[in-house]
Amino acid sequence: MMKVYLDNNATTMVDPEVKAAMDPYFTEIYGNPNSLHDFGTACHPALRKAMDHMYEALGARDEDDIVVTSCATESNNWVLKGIYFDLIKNGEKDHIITTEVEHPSITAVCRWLEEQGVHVTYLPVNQDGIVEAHTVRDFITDKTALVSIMWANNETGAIFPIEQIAEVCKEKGVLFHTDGVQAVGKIPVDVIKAGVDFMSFSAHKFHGPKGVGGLYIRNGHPLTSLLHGGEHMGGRRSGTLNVPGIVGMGKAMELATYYLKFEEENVRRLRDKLEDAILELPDIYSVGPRENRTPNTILVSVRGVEGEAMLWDLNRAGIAASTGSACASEDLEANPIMTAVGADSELAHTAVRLSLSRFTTEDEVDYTIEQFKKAVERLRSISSSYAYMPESMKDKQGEG
Ligand SMILES: Cc1ncc(COP(=O)(O)O)c(CNc2co[nH]c2=O)c1O
Repeated sequence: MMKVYLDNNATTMVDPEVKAAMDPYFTEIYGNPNSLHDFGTACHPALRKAMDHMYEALGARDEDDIVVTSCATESNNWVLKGIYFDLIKNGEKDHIITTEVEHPSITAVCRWLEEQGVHVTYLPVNQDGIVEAHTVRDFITDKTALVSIMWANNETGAIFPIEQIAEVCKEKGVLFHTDGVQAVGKIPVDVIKAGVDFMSFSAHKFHGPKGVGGLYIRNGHPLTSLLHGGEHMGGRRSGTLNVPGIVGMGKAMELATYYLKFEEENVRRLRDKLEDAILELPDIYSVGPRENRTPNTILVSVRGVEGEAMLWDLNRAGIAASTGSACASEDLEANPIMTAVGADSELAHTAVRLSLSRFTTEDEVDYTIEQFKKAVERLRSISSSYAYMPESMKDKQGEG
């Protein structure tokens, strides 16, 4: 049995080159970077090199800030709560715009902000899973403090029109944050060309280590800190620096830029091969047009088969996939993304996400195709809600 990892949107393997870059900073160069002695200052060149890689990879300028955080969840919390403190609690604004399909580290914070009295607009997505810029424009008011819309969706891979949304926000004088977690390392990300004011990212999504991420801040825009208690990161984010993590994230960013063409061509080719084969089966639907999707992501619905059931059958075959359907007690919840793109209730329970990486091989895709088809056939044969009727029989049924 092969072991095939196809849940790269959840987390990725650390690239061996990244691990090699990190290794010295655990047992050889391990001083506290804030210490004045040689043990502390020995890591400074590596930290500077890592930050240079991040600035270069994201297209950031010297006047911009890139602040290292523990993860994108922290970065997302920081932007939303910082804007709340600066522009709403202590300012004249009272409104935030986001979408219905953001990661919980956006939507849960927005729900908390609503408890503090903030008005939050959750924009619906169209059937392709994105929000269009003109829709954003329609909901901006003179009380809007921030627009926060993801660059690419973690379930569907759908890519949002970030440049156009940024133009609308600039025209209206509203700050714009994008959760770039599923974009960095998969598609070209240039924060200046995009026009964003803030962007969150996370190393473990592009073959870096878990537990380290960052927030890009245009022109070093003031933002009340989430963590106080030290002059780290220019006083913007306190806490002893995660030296191996930062070195790893910098190396991962460097490699992500190097492999972007590989992602666009090789990973996309394998993804399309897998998706084409799966779509040969009857009553299976993929979400979102491929040309506007990250090159590694497939979200398919298998009519008549619970997403969780597919997950476990694939897992037994050694294949790691994912589904957005959260288990709630004994009931499976529908995948909110499927509901958001208009899937009916039955179909919304059947989503399976497959997300490849630059380490996915042709043999792994061929094996997955074989096992996916077996799983669908087996599960449909015992499904109480699915009765496949070949086209020929449908015609006969019509004859009464
Ligand atoms: C769009 C997006 N934003 C934020 C996060 C949180 O990042 P972290 O705090 O650095 O882990 C994730 C993680 N997404 C997923 C985690 O598991 N399955 C996923 O799709 C994400 O996909």
